[in-house]
This record gives sequence, structure tokens and C-alpha cells, in this order.
Amino acid sequence: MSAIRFDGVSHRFDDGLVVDDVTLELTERRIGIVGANGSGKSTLARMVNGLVTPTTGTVTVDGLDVARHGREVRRRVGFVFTNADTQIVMPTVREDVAFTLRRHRLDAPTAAARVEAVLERFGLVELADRPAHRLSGGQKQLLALAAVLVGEPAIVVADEPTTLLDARNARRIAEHFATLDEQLIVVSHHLELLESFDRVIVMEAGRIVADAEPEAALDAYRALIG
Ligand SMILES: Nc1ncnc2c1ncn2[C@@H]1O[C@H](COP(=O)(O)OP(=O)(O)OP(=O)(O)O)[C@@H](O)[C@H]1O
Repeated sequence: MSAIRFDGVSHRFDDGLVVDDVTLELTERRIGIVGANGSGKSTLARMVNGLVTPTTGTVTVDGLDVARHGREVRRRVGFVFTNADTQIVMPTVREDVAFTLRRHRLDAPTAAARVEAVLERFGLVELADRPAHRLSGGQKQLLALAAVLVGEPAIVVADEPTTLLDARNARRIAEHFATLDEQLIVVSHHLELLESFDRVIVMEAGRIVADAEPEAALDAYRALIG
């Protein structure tokens, strides 16, 4: 597993401190982050691949400072957004998956084979030539995950990946998560999604208020939110 380290990390937006002096080492395979709305989860998750940089402190991935080595870090850390629409950049499903590989310096047959393998894995082969924007919400989220995984990142960060999905599609995403070899960090309000994870971090007002195996951490979170 990769080692993600937060060292005295704070982040301030205009209206105040959103992440408040967080020190963490994330080495487990599957890590969940929970917390009330506005507690700083997304900001923390975004710092793992440099979408947000710390106001103070450092975040490193395998020793690489995320603020200084953004491009290298983003190769290692794939990010899945809540709203898959924001992630679709190409007209068709196949083109959208292939787009991830544009800077990977692969020869065309190798790139094409990687795209087909990932389409197959996510049950997207029959949809490959469809307009990506016309897929259903669940299909779009699978496409977003496929488009991230085709780049073979070591780490996948997903920010509320099931929030916009119905129960069936949410379960599908959870099943795919269960089969991933990659290290996975998931921000979620769907607590059952995190029950089988290795570690769950609970945030409150920018701080980590519980950090344990899921049962204990989720109990602490339920107690916190009453
Ligand atoms: N780009 C931004 N500019 C200014 N303030 C921001 C920005 N992004 C987030 N914030 C503020 O930072 C705080 C934490 O936001 P963040 O999205 O990290 O919380 P969260 O725990 O992920 O919340 P939610 O569960 O609602 O998604 C919120 O008060 C939010 O309004």
C-alpha cells in the first residue's frame, strides 16, 4: 500500500479554518471518512491529490509533496467525484475512458487493450459507443470509476460516490469497491458502505474526533450526530 501522510495540515477558506491541524498516516487498504456536512471531509480528501493544497503543513504520497509534485501525485491518485457529469469530458463512453491515457505514452494497441479491459470489467462494453452524457446516473458513476482505474492509479479517492445513486446502483459501486486492488479512500454519508473497511475517520469542524476500525468509529459518529 502507498503511504499518505498529513503533517500538521490546516486549510483555510475565506470564512475560516476548514481543516484544523490534522496529522495522519494512511496506510490501510480501505479507509472511510465520515462527518457532518461542512466538517471538512471533501477538503481533506481533495488534499490527497492536490486538488486543494494545505494553507499550512504538508501532505505527502509515498514521500512526494503533493503541493510540489502535483502531476506525479495525480498519476498515483485517481479521484472520483460525487457528480460523475463533472468528470465526463469526451463524447462517447469509450473515448472518455481512453482520454485518461492521453499522457501515458502507451502505444495505441496497448492503450486500446487497457480501455477494452476496463470497459469489460465495469459492464460498459455494450454502452461503449453511446454518448456518455446520456447514460443513467449509475452508469455514469461506473464510467467515472472506469475512467479513473484505466490509468492504474495506486490510490483511488472517491468523494460521496453513491450520494446521487439509487440503492441498487449504490450497491453496485460498493461491490466494485470490494474487488479493487487499489488503496481506497471514500468520503461517504452511506455508513453501511464503510462497514467492511479497514479504518474509518470521523471529522467534526475540521478535526479528527474518532479514528478506528469501522464498528467503533461509526458508533462514535452515530453518538456524535445523535
Ligand atoms: N472553494 C471553497 N471556497 C470557500 N469555502 C469552501 C470551499 N470549499 C468548501 N468550503 C467550505 O469549507 C467547509 C468544509 O467543506 P467540505 O466540502 O470540505 O465539507 P464536507 O465535510 O465534505 O461537507 P459535505 O458533507 O456537505 O460534502 C464548508 O463550510 C464549505 O462551505
